[in-house]
Amino acid sequence: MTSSEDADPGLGDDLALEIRSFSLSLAATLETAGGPIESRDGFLVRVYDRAATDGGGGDSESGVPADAAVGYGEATPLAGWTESHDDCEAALERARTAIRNDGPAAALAEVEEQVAARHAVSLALSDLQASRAATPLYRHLGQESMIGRVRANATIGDADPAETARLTREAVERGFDCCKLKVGLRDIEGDVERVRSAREAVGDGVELRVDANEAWTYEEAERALEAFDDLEVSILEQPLPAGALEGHAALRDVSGDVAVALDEGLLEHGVDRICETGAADVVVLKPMALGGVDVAREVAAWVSEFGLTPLVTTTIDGVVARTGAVHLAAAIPDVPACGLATADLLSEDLGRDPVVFEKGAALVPQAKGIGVEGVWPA
Ligand SMILES: O=C(O)CCC(=O)c1ccccc1C(=O)O
Ligand SMILES: [Mg+2]
Repeated sequence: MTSSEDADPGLGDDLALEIRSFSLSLAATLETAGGPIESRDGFLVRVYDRAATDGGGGDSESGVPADAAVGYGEATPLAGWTESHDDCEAALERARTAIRNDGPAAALAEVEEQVAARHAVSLALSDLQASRAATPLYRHLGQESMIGRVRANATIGDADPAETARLTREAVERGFDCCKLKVGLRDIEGDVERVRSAREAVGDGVELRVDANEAWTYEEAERALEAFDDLEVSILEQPLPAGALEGHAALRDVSGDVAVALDEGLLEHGVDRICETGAADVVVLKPMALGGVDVAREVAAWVSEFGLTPLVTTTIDGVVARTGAVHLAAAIPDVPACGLATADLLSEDLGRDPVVFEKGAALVPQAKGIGVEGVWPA
């Protein structure tokens, strides 16, 4: 959705891009109706000006001097949401060659069709530009005000009603006032029971959302909505398969006060079709699945113009992509609570997390660029 000419020529034409693979395991398997998520395997990239390296033009082995500006990016493909791990790696290799020979616009052109790879390259270039301008990434993405915090939801996988209630209560004790429960792995009555347990555990001051990841038929979704409306669920995300635009549009007429959100549906149909058919109140933006925080920022502006509400979530990513998503959310005016509190779902990370959560909100890093450090061990 973004043309390659968007790469600022001011980046210079003597850039190098390096790639490192990583594997991060989850602390516990996240059970979703789209399948379990057990580990996140991907690629960290960094870009820097070769002229600033020892010997000028020295390649990947030479290292980068401490005072040279560096941009970091992350490609963490996820089956069903992005290109495969192998296709991502091949695309990043092409970008590495292209950036050296033909510059940043050529590198972006090489990853145009591979969303996770494009996410990494565009994030690294944006981080480099923002760092050189000594501005935090969210301002580089167009936010003119200082934004200190963005609200986040806690993410809770499928579990029995008692465990769901316990996890929800625990999230609220940690400060969250919005929890998103994964549903769609058991029958409707079972999920309603889980949401009721969560509601009873935390009272009515806490926002509860549910995400069915395409699990239901229209009739099941209608039945669920009636109960969820009574339980004051705020958002039902992707109840029907991604293809079912008319179905989602029809559900909006029977959803009471529950907003209908599309996630997988956005990737399948794009903004225009969703708006034309009135298929959603809310659109979920995953920068990793959309091809980058720059693309996601444009999609956010576009859906807002149609009166829909954009919100941001990670795909359970490492610290580089996750913090990129925090900056994206900070760049979107009046964004509701976002799916950014996913660090604790991982048992390990790429480096120190610069994002602190306070009272259910992510404190937005105010350092230059993304604000991540120490992710590239020597
Ligand atoms: O939104 C959140 O709370 C976290 C992100 C999340 O749920 C998710 C994570 C990986 C893959 C898909 C999804 C999803 O929103 O469907
Ligand atoms: Mg979702």
